[in-house]
Amino acid sequence: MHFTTPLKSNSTKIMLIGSGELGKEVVIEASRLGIETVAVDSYPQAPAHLVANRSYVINMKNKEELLEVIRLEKPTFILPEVEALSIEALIEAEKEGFCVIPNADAVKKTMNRKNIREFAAEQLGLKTSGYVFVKTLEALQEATKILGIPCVVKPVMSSSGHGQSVIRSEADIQKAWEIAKEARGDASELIVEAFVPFDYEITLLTVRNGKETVFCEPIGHIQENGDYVLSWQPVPMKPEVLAKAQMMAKAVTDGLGGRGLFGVEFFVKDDEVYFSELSPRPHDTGMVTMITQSQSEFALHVRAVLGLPLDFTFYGSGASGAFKSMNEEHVPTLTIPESAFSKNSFVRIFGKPVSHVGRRMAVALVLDEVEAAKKRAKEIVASMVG
Ligand SMILES: Nc1ncnc2c1ncn2[C@@H]1O[C@H](COP(=O)(O)OP(=O)(O)OP(=O)(O)O)[C@@H](O)[C@H]1O
Ligand SMILES: NCC(=O)N[C@@H]1O[C@H](COP(=O)([O-])[O-])[C@@H](O)[C@H]1O
Ligand SMILES: [Mg+2]
Repeated sequence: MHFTTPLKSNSTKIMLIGSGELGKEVVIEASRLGIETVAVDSYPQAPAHLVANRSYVINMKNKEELLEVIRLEKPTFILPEVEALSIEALIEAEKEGFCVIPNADAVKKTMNRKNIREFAAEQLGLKTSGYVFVKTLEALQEATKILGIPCVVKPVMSSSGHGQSVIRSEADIQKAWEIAKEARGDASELIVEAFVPFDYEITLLTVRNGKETVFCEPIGHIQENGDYVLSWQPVPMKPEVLAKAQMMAKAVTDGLGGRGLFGVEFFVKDDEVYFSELSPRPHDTGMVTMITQSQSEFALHVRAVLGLPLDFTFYGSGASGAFKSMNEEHVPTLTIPESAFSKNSFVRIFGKPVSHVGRRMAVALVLDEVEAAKKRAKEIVASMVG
């Protein structure tokens, strides 16, 4: 395999569509292999902009704007990093011969909950929660009767819990409708899911390099308001339950095709495994791999894109805690006790240019026995101010 140097006529070039904290780590890992990096987002000084060779600020949902930067830069690989982008631009780029990771159709399927749910449940026959799609308040009311209460309402296009809520009594139906409508993304249609009273939920990082499929140790996580706050690895699972999850992850990623790392989300109740959703790219809960694995999920994503071997060492159990801002600041400052930087812990600061209440600004990482690591990650996050 030949490796090139950035900024040369023959450079291998990766373009990130979306440049948040996850893209920043992908850019760093790509740079380590001599790849030229271009970071695109809708606002300036996004985390990946800070480390890429070049950066662009465009409306990523605008087909022409997105196609223009693609045609201008002619990247070897296009890596979508967010869901809020023009899928038409990616489809067109693929037609023009560009390589979209994992492929434009997989991005299209996964960016819309309706597409991926129908694909997984109806085409592949994977077990999922019950679900109904609705477009009106009346249909939502009807859906609660079909699925029962509690149930979960989400815009078909949204992430990180935006627009998502749980209907716990009939009185919540109207509120859930309004929360979903106010969310970003395409809230014209909602998915209503039967509430799965799971024992635990996992992200199974699944990596395809065109030759083999490799799984990372399962990642456990806790979500608050649909957004992750704590993740840890590994989750002790019965071998047959883990095997079932791996089989389902293989089926859905084989179905989507292409190369790259996928974050496949499951709920586990007793010995039953429910497919929930997946990201065709590194997953926020997978940030824990920055401390637990010799090759993080970001490094594995880049290796998979290039078709390189996917071998790595699992150093041992660990945890990650998301730090969310407490303020609205144009000059964000984080106060972190020095004790957070120890022989088995550290904090990665994303460098977002503006803080908002609840915006994820940093992640605390701890390598230790799972329970100790979770406790310490929570302590570090609780000790941070900003
Ligand atoms: N049907 C369900 N039953 C029980 N809990 C659910 C259900 N759907 C979602 N949840 C809870 O809400 C969380 C977020 O849901 P989901 O993963 O669908 O949303 P998301 O906005 O795409 O999140 P992200 O982008 O962070 O992955 C889940 O991880 C789970 O904790
Ligand atoms: N669950 C998806 C996820 O974690 N995505 C990550 O968050 C960024 C957006 O952050 P912002 O909303 O703070 O700009 C995205 O760019 C991506 O890195
Ligand atoms: Mg999710």
